[in-house]
Amino acid sequence: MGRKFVVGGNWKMNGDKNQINEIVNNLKKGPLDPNVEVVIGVPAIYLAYVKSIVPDTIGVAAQNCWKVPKGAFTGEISPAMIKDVGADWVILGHSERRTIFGEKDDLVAQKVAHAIESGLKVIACIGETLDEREAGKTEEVVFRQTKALLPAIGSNWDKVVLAYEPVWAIGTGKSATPQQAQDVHASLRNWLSTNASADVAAKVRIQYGGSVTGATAKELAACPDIDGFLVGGASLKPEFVDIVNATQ
Ligand SMILES: O=C[C@H](O)COP(=O)(O)O
Repeated sequence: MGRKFVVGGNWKMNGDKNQINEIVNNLKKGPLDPNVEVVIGVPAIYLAYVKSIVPDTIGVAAQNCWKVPKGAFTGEISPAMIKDVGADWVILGHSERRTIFGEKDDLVAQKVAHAIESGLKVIACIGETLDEREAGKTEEVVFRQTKALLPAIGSNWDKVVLAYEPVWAIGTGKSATPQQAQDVHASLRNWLSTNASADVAAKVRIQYGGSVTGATAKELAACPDIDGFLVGGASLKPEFVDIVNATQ
């Protein structure tokens, strides 16, 4: 069975109720390809609001969470809280969390483990910086970041989507070429067949993220190892519908 295409919209720290209403109305109007899974990553404060207005066919994700259920962690939210307001997903390990907030591989892994054990599905992000790519270290970095996740995911790969997001392509307007993205996705899948299992490698969905637009999505989506997108800026715009429908 083929891997179901999955497109995430990561709104990051954008949107107010007016803009959210516009985005959701646009998604409702679609039409969205029913064969594509759609998940929107919403600022925590709007999770409950978005859940109350979005059709159940669209998944709702938090953009981060903490690694335990509750306690003295001022400013944090837990997977239990995310579930309590009706959301089913969380984005973890985004490069902005890693670079701006200093999240290391082991913390990301702890968050992934706790999110899964709490019943959330996880979009786990990995990707190299420009310096790392230019130093020929893309695979080394992506494999290291993924390796840290292996014990956290265990046998729960069906709850996880990997998002390959080269940091140099995020918010820069400079997407990876389809070949660059395909090459990393293929070598990651190959690495997973050795380090997880052939079954995991065949089944896990790997999204590409980094300056995806309505104009670039079709060519990227045609690559055999690209199973969806994690979209930042364009997920706030009407063209997100075109990105969802990129395989049509
Ligand atoms: O999570 C999404 C990525 O950071 C991509 O953002 P972008 O589409 O604005 O480049």
